[in-house]
Amino acid sequence: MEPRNLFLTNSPESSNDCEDNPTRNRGFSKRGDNDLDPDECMQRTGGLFGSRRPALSGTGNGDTSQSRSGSGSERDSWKSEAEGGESSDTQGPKVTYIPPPPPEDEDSIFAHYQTGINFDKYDTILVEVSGHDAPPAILTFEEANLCQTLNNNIAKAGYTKLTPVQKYSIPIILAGRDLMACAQTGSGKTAAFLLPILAHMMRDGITASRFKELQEPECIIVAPTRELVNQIYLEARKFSFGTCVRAVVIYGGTQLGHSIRQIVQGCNILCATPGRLMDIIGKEKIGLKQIKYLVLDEADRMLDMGFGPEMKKLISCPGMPSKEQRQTLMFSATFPEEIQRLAAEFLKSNYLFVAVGQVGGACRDVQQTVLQVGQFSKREKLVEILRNIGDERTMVFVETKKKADFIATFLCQEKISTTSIHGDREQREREQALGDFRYGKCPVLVATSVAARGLDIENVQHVINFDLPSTIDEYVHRIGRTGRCGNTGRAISFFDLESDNHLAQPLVKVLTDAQQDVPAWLEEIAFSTYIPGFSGSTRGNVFASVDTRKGKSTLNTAGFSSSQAPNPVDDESWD
Ligand SMILES: Nc1ncnc2c1ncn2[C@@H]1O[C@H](COP(=O)(O)OP(=O)(O)OP(=O)(O)O)[C@@H](O)[C@H]1O
Repeated sequence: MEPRNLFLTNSPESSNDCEDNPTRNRGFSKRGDNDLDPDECMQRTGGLFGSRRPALSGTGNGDTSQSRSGSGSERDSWKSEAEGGESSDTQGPKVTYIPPPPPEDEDSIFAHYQTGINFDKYDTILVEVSGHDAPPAILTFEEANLCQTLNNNIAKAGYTKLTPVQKYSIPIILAGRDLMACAQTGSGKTAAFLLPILAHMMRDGITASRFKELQEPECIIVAPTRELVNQIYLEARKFSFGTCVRAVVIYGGTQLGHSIRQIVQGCNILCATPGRLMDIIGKEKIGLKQIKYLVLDEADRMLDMGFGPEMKKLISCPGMPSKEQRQTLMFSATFPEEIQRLAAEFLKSNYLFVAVGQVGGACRDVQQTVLQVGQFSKREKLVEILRNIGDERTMVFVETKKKADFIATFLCQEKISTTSIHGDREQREREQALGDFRYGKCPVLVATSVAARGLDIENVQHVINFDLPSTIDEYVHRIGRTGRCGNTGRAISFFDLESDNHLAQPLVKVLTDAQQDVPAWLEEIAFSTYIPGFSGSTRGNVFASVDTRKGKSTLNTAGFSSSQAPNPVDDESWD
């Protein structure tokens, strides 16, 4: 029986963790003279990026990008979409987009937003660590004994206190242990893995491997979307500032040669989406023998039917150290039980499991509202809500790429400055859209689930689920785009009785456990759609048990639970 240790993280004695349009997407069909393409809408607001926070690595120059390859149908298989235009042998026009480098001035590198009023409440969250011989949590950065440069960078980043996931993960990773960590959205999981990895590199005297023909990074970090791997790269660049460690980011939708040129200049930490990573490995542009750290961010997504096969290919690549010879780290805000089981193939058997709060629980700083809205009333309701919100930054999630463009058009016609991001848009357009949203040129971003995970954008005050997602885990990630790092936020979801009843039960549980009001009508649906055996401890439930090394659950023939297999309509060119 694994030891289970329950801790409060503030007590000193608590020791012991983005269609349907296969050709270049111009947004959507023109209708009447008021139709505005989100880009036009955005161009009306002029400009690219503001200055305060680092731009995405791409903001739209040098692009003669062609249409995306891939079938372009809404039900694209994530496989062909994900790899569209990735390797030289892929059908479809060559991708030539070269993202411009992010600003290199120190202010941009260290730009950050303030922690919120609830930051200190993190300390009241129960943390559970399971596994043998877990090292004790640390309460301060000083206790981590990091080198001076790292401590300087942490201070410049505005970090003064550790978040719970950092308190437990940093010492575990410093101790060389494999880790599966689950903590709510916006609670600092990125730094929780970057800082100890960098500390090890500094301790081991890593030299920048410049201009070697075959680069051999010490660390590979994978995540499900291009914008997210870029964000992780910017964090790695921030914390490694002033050191000889060189971080590099590569992802789909950009010129392959550009990725290669970035790598050959030296690469200690490689942040990558799976498709582009496997391309680069296949072209022998990197060697894997020196890999000491393999990090899966949004790990449950990386291991589901979408990316799971590619992750298995990665760890089977020639030269990749076995799980016994490398350190494997997995982070996410959700971790369904069967995914935990799939993860076991990547981790040493004595990995530690850290659960901050309830596995798969929503961030309590997000005020959640669920409204009963039929599909033909959604647009009117959306405009009503956005008019009330005014210019506060709002992410509107829809279920399909086609709908993302349609709703963005509609909102532009309503004179609501809107842009959109989804898998059928060119990477340049995606980065431009995200930039304009991030810097306030367009206060409304309509997105598919490609923007649901990980994105850390300042001042997103509202998330609107125009369409609810197909799984409760994606709901938790989507609403987690607001209410980050102790800041508060609001999420409003349109519940359609025709299509969302399957979510009623898990939704009631998420609301209840996050201490939110539960509408009586939703409770009635939840109980009328009772799933035999749903008790909060079987699959299809909301919260996995903390550590599934103890229980069993049924998997479908592909090794995934039916409720965990992603809805193909959701999946699009993520990488
Ligand atoms: N100790 C800290 N002090 C202050 N700010 C922090 C600290 N740790 C992280 N942050 C900031 O909090 C924000 C959220 O961090 P991060 O994106 O790593 O969260 P996350 O847990 O990975 O979220 P998600 O689950 O959505 O991916 C970032 O802006 C980050 O710079």
